[in-house]
Amino acid sequence: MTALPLGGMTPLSSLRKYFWKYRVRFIVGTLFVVFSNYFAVLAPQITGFVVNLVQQRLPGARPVASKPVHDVLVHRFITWVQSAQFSFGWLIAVCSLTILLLAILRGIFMFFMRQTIIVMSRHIEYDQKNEIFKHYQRLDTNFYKTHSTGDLMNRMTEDVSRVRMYTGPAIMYLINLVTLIGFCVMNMLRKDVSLTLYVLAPLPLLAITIYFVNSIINKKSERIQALLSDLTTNAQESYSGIRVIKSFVQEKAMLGFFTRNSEAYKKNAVSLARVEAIYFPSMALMIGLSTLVTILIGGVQALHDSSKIGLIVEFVIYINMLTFPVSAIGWTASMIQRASASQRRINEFLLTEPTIANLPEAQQVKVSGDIVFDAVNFIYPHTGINAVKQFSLRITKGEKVLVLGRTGSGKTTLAQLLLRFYDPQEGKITIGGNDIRTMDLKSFRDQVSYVQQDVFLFSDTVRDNISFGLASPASEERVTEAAAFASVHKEIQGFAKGYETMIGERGVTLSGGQKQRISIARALIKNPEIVVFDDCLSAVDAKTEHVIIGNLYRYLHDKTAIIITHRIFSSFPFHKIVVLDNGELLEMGSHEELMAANGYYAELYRLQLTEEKAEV
Ligand SMILES: Nc1ncnc2c1ncn2[C@@H]1O[C@H](COP(=O)(O)OP(=O)(O)OP(=O)(O)O)[C@@H](O)[C@H]1O
Repeated sequence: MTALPLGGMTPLSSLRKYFWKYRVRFIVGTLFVVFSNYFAVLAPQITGFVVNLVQQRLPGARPVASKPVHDVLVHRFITWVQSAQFSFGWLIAVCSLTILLLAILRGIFMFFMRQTIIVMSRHIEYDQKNEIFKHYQRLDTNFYKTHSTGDLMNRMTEDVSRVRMYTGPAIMYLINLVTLIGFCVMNMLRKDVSLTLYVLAPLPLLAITIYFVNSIINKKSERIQALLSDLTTNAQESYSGIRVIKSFVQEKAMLGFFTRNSEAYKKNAVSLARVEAIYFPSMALMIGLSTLVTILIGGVQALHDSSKIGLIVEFVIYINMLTFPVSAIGWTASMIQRASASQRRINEFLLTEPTIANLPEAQQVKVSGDIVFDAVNFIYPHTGINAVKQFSLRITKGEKVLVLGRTGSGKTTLAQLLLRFYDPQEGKITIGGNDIRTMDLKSFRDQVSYVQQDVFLFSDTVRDNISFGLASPASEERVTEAAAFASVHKEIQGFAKGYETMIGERGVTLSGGQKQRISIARALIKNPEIVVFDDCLSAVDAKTEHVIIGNLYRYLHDKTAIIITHRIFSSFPFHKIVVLDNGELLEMGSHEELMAANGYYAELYRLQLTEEKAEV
């Protein structure tokens, strides 16, 4: 497994391809943000103008000392209303309606801003999930052995949604806060530089405070998330293992365990609530401080220049408008940090290349049944266990080979090497003279069937489980034929819904032997050249096994088959019997040859015979 270096890029830069893909949405969304904020900052100027008008009409009003500067649009509007000779009442009404109109315009643009940017983030999320899932499918067995399922799931769900918080809300708020702060500050500076500086002074403090509080909240939330995940795993295990718990009378112990986990969760949640409780009051304090400064300094100025009264009102509105964007600075920064950490984890996976992959010169070859293991040596990379040692074996097309050996002797490993779940470090495996590493992986695996030791069936119908490996839907006859060869057809017919019966958590509970035989049918329907059965009859009794093997033998007449087992099927003529011990070839030959050699096989055979007699 090779994880490529990230080459100095920041993790989030791997999202560039998505931003490029959705560039139109992104640019249009940004324009909507700009428009929405532009209209937002026009309203306070009109309010300021109206306040000044009212102030002028108050008894004892002092003349205006300076003319406030306005935005081009506002300036035009003011010139228009002043020249239109409205009565005072009408003037106020027109101004109010204009403010309402501006709010509506802002709202419309905000709606479009969400429609473009948030929708873009959902598209990116969808693409990213597909990209990760597609990559997961390429990765090899060793990868799955070294990563837990929970970890893989987390990257698909938790990490992707954190990245979405960046591509959607965080970017939207970032653009929003930059433009809104830009417009507000520009307007404020245009009107009164020194007042602006006084008013804005507490705001950076607010941003920093919120950033820190946010980091604490995030850390605590993460801890809570982890505890919650522990709690769920705990509960889930208790439900699935309920029979074990009950039979060992461990209900109390499990309850104690759950209560302790639950207690830790509660403690952290309470402490988070405490931090969150400080959040809003501290924000209100800072805003209050800014407003106070505005009124104080603006008030002193207004004593000399009455046009400043409108200005104070305008500034107070700006400060309130700035509250949200400034507090969003801290929030956005911590969102970006979290997204970056999540994207780094996702990248680690995406940049992991499978070690079992097609060579550039890989060819689609028709698999013949001639298999040669040539001095194969294999060590499990992550544990260092040497499971197969200098193993050589020649199997001719059509041969049926029995592989025996104590538990842990390397039988499964041998089958997995043949299927190319792993590649041997030394030696090679050839089929029809071609090294399997030079064959196209997909076409190779399509022609070889492997019935695994630990059966896995999907939560689907019996029919779909059997025809799982086929590219197109299988005909009724094909499915029933495969089931009949696997000696499970009659039992399936006995189910209320026959082949349409659902298997899995919400379906019928199959016996171990039924599951094994359905998985055999799944392997046979592919009509492969080579079939490997890995201890797949362990859950049936000796008599049933006899019948099954008889049926299988008829199916296998022209195929090459490797049958891994703990038990000797003495009534069937195997061309070769291979005995493994500690990864090495211990004995090999026909039944007669091995009986004559009087070794492990002969001993096992005699033992089994005595057992069978005792059973009868
Ligand atoms: N995925 C794995 N990673 C690391 N070591 C493994 C792995 N699978 C098996 N081994 C080790 O390799 C050795 C051979 O195991 P293998 O499963 O091939 O034996 P087996 O003969 O099939 O045993 P059994 O009859 O119990 O299925 C054992 O020592 C086992 O612990």
